[in-house]
Amino acid sequence: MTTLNQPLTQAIPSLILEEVSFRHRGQPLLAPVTLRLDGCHRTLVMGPNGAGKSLLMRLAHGLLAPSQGRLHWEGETPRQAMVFQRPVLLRRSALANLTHALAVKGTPRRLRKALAREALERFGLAALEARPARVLSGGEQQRLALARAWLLEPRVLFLDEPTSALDPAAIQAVEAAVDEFHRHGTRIVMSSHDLHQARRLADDVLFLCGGRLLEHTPAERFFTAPTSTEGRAFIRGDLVVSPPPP
Ligand SMILES: Nc1ncnc2c1ncn2[C@@H]1O[C@H](COP(=O)(O)OP(=O)(O)OP(=O)(O)O)[C@@H](O)[C@H]1O
Repeated sequence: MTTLNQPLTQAIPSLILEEVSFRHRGQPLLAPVTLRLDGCHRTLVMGPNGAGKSLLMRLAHGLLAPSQGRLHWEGETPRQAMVFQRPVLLRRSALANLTHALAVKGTPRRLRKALAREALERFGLAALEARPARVLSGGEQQRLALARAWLLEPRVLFLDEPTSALDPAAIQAVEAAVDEFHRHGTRIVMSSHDLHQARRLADDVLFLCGGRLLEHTPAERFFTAPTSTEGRAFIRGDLVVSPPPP
C-alpha cells in the first residue's frame, strides 16, 4: 500500500535561524538572519535580483553551510525537497526519472512504476511517460520535477523561482501543484520576484534586498503596509535594484 495520497498530519518542525550569515571568499553575501518558520504555511521569499533569495533557501535546505550562526529544526529534521528554476533531470524517460527517485528513496521495485504513474497522472504528465525528460518543454520539466518531489513526500518543499521561465499556462499548472502540496500538509518556502504570484500564494513574506532580510511579515501586511523603504518601493512596482551585498 502506498501512503502517498494520505494527508501528512503530524506537526512540521519549526525551522530556526539564529544570526545565520554567508560569506564567499571573505565577501559577505548574506547579513546575519534571525527568523523562525512555523506551521504549514506558504512562505514567499521576495526581493530583486541578487537580493540573496537563493542563498537563503539553499542555507535553509542545507545545501550550503552558514559561515556563521546556527540553523536548526526544532525536533527531528523533516523530509525536504527542493525544486529549482531549471530542473536537473536524468537522460531517461519521464517515467524512469521518477522510478529512479523511488529507487534512491528505497521504495521496493514492485511498487515503483505504479507510484510513478500515479504521480505523472497527478501532475498532468501521464501521456508523456515514455518521452525523454530532457526534451520536455520547460513547463513539463518543472511539473516532472514537482512529481519527483511529490514522491519523496516532503514535509517542507523549497522552490527556487520555479516559474520564472514559464508562460502563464505553465505558471498556473505549477501554482496548482504547489497548492496540492500545501493541501497535503507540506510547508512551502518559495522564492519569486513576481508580486502577482506572491499575492496569489503567500501566507507570509520574507523580503530581502542587498543580502539583508528586511521584513518577515504576514502577506497581507507586506502588501498593504511594508515597513522598509525598499519594500514600499517594491510593492509600488518601482525598479528596486539590490545594492551590493553587505
Ligand atoms: N555560491 C556562491 N558563490 C559566490 N557568490 C554567490 C554564490 N551564490 C550566490 N552568490 C552571490 O550572492 C548574491 C545573491 O545571490 P542569490 O542567487 O541568492 O540572489 P537572488 O535573490 O536569488 O537573485 P535572482 O532573483 O537573480 O535569482 C549575488 O550577488 C550572487 O552573485
